[in-house]
Amino acid sequence: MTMFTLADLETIVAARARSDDPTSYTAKLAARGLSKAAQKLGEEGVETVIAALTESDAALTGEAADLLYHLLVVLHLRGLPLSAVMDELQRRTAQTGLQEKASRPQGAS
Ligand SMILES: N=c1c2ncn([C@@H]3O[C@H](COP(=O)(O)OP(=O)(O)OP(=O)(O)O)[C@@H](O)[C@H]3O)c2ncn1[C@@H]1O[C@H](COP(=O)(O)O)[C@@H](O)[C@H]1O
Repeated sequence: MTMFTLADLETIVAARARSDDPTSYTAKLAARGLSKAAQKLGEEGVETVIAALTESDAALTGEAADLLYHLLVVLHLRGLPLSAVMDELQRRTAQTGLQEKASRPQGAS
């Protein structure tokens, strides 16, 4: 079985976002715009935190999947490819997380 990747889901999200399919949640969300998609991303983030702290592994798996899907929708609506995020993550592997944090401009989160 081939491994399903976030890049595969990114391709699906892009195709569904530009479809006019009335059965597509992605198309519906994309039509509501970046603000709504970003709001949904925030909600899924909160739901993932709650699941991590209080819910089952199955519930956390579901919330984490919702979170990653909504992140891909937001990246798509911003026109930012997942590969840019992966490149940034790969760049960071050259140093530890604390070294990376120290190298950030003052005030950056
Ligand atoms: N991975 C997902 C995925 N994860 C979560 N969701 C949807 O995200 C929504 C989140 O649920 P909520 O209750 O928070 O939101 P809601 O009440 O439905 O929506 P709002 O009114 O709040 O905006 C649900 O409708 C989920 O179905 C997803 N919808 C689609 N995908 C993928 O995208 C593909 C294309 O989907 P469609 O665009 O629907 O064809 C699917 O085959 C999947 O691979």
